[in-house]
Amino acid sequence: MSQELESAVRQRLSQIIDPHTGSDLVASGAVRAIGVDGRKVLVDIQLGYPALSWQAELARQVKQAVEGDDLAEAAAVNVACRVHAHQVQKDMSPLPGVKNIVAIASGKGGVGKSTTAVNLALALKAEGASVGVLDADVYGPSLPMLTGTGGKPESPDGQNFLPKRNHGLQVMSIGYMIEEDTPVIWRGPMVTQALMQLATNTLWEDLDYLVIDFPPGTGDIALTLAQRIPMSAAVIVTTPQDIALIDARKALKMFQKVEVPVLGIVENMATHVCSNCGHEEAIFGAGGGERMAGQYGVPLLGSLPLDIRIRSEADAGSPTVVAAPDSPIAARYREIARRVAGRLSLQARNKAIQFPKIVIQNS
Ligand SMILES: Nc1ncnc2c1ncn2[C@@H]1O[C@H](COP(=O)(O)OP(=O)(O)OP(=O)(O)O)[C@@H](O)[C@H]1O
Repeated sequence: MSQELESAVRQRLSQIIDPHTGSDLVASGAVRAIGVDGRKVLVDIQLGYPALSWQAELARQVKQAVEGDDLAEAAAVNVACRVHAHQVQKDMSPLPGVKNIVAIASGKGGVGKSTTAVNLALALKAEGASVGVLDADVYGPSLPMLTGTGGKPESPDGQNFLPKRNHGLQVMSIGYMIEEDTPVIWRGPMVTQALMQLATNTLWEDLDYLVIDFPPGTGDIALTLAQRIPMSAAVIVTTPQDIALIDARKALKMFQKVEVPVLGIVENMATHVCSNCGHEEAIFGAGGGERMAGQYGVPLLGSLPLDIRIRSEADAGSPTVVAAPDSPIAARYREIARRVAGRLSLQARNKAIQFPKIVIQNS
């Protein structure tokens, strides 16, 4: 009898789709245990990603599923979150102190990649993760301004650097090392060497995620970094404009070529909401991100409007997720962050499917 009840409960849990992983709770491995004692049921759920602002809602859904049609009594529903390391690029050793590295990239400059990267990092933090950000945009390092950090980083041993800290993030940027008004005129190999040093010689402390604000484009620097940093996954930021989408496709293909899984696309500046009359308009065209996502079989992780507050709060060193945590825009960033982390949590499971071993047989 108790086995029947257990499988009935399991069946119901397999009908709950987690919007962040895109998978049901049973298939994703989130259901760790179902305990049955008479009519009382205990359900233990473990998510592989941070979801502080969603845990209670999930527990409610699970309780409802267990108790529906008087099936059983949900005596306890535990929902816990634990981030695991999902290193997927082969033959590379992980960065010390870092579980997962996520590149935020765009094909084209100026689409809002840095703004998205820092807001997503803050959103992951708000959802309960330990997060760092690395500014690899060497020709236009904007993380010092966006995170309200500055000054030369300290070096305890003359070789490694301590990351700067603000808003609960650990931050490192090439911008700390160069004068603000000095243009960077290094050649490609020097840039990649400097960026590799910055990534490996920073004393990151127990990070669940290191978010990298990638250099724009698919040139030498971006490609070399994608091949040499032990990346877990990438997220592509684009505007819905045709010209940005063409370049975003190139970025997506570059990551696929070097076997870095692309978790999805974030559409930035999708619509503009007039601050006077509230009229919403798709000034860069409608539905471009969704079409591109469909074409390449990756999810659209979410879209953000063109909103003056996103710019002004970022410029003031206090991006929207911390400046206005209860705003609808901050909620969107948090939802996208949970989707990024949720999809990443399934990567290890899907790895075998994504990169099958090819055996060539001599006939
Ligand atoms: N959704 C948005 N609404 C309003 N302003 C935005 C939005 N996203 C970004 N911006 C603003 O657009 C400008 C460019 O953004 P950002 O620096 O993040 O782009 P980027 O793609 O990283 O550029 P680059 O590659 O040149 O570094 C900034 O002034 C930023 O504040």
